[in-house]
Amino acid sequence: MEQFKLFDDQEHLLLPEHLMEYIPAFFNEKESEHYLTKFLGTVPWQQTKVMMYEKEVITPRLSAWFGDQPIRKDDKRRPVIWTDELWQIKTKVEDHTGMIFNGVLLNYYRDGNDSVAWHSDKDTIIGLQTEIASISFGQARNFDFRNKENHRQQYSLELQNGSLLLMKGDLQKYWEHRIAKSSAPMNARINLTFRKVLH
Ligand SMILES: O=C(O)CCC(=O)C(=O)O
Ligand SMILES: [Fe+2]
Repeated sequence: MEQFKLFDDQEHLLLPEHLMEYIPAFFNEKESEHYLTKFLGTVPWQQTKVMMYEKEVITPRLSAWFGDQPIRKDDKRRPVIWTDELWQIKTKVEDHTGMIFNGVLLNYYRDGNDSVAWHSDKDTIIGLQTEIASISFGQARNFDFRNKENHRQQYSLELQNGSLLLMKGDLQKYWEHRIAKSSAPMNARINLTFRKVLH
């Protein structure tokens, strides 16, 4: 298993390019502010329930799914069709990456109490690698990732306003990620993960 080295001797950010690519100002401040305000005000945010150790728990964040089909085969909710803003962002991400996406999961972290626990994103097509493009607007939050077999091998990357993080190759197979709660005061942050769903 290779070791991630996040910074070189001059403190330049280094990521293994076949697994992760990070672009800090994919959107400029004006664009980012525009999208943050728009999504805060118009997205049909929901707090969902998940089963954890046979108990139903409420996710500590709000979310919404937009796309051509439901997020999961057994999800009865109708997918919400693309808005102009989400389509613009999807097009820009696709042009930059050469990837094609058919859905986007939006997460809204209202403050430092909102979080997402350790997990990896599931393959949508068995045997194929999961490629995900993640866009962040608003409050910068730490994105932690750890090796599934050795939890002490852990790294953290601050996802800045307007940034793009591409997660590629075997990243989801060998690594988990999370957004931890923070005791420092935190403003609103919205994250968009563009995905390809095939049922
Ligand atoms: O908010 C983030 O940056 C990550 C969200 C995430 O991991 C997910 O939706 O699967
Ligand atoms: Fe994730």
